[in-house]
Amino acid sequence: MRDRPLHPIAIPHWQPAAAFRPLISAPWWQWLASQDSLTERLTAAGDARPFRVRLLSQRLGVPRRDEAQALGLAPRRLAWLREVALCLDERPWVVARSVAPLTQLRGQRLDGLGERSLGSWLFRQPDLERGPIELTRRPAPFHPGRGPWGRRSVFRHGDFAVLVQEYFLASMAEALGLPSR
Ligand SMILES: C=C(O[C@@H]1C=C(C(=O)O)C=C[C@H]1O)C(=O)O
Repeated sequence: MRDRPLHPIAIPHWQPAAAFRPLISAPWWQWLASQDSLTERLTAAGDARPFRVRLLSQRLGVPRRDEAQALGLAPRRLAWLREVALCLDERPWVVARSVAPLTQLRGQRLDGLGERSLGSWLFRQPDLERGPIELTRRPAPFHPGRGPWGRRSVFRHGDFAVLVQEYFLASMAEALGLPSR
């Protein structure tokens, strides 16, 4: 038997969304492929449930290797790291980790976001561009919640770039009656 390369389980394995398409049910595809604000979609889907961003962590740190690669950042460079749970009725439906290179952070007051949604700020930027969406079946490496899919894409506005990684949890599928994948 040939040796297979070893992938530590905690490192997400990202693929272009199209590569996973045959495995994705139509309702999940709507969630994964959408280009607009997830904050707004969740708020709408949650119906009367109150939406809240729960801040898990916000700090300077070294991005993971796959994150640095996605941003075209040299290894071991410090970046702004933010981890949140997007909650409906205090239950996490999505957990997200965002990574922004420091060199492009000048002038951006992201530290002040607190429990306001990053999306509510991002989608107000008129020149916002979103890179291709990639997917993983691996769970969030920073949170115990489990779910069917994770997705990521890079947002750019002027010199500012941020990699947003969003992991959809089983609790969301359950609450909305979505299929398992
Ligand atoms: C990028 C968006 O913002 C959401 C809010 C986040 C935050 O506040 O840290 C992180 C990821 C997103 O799911 C969005 O609404 O699409």
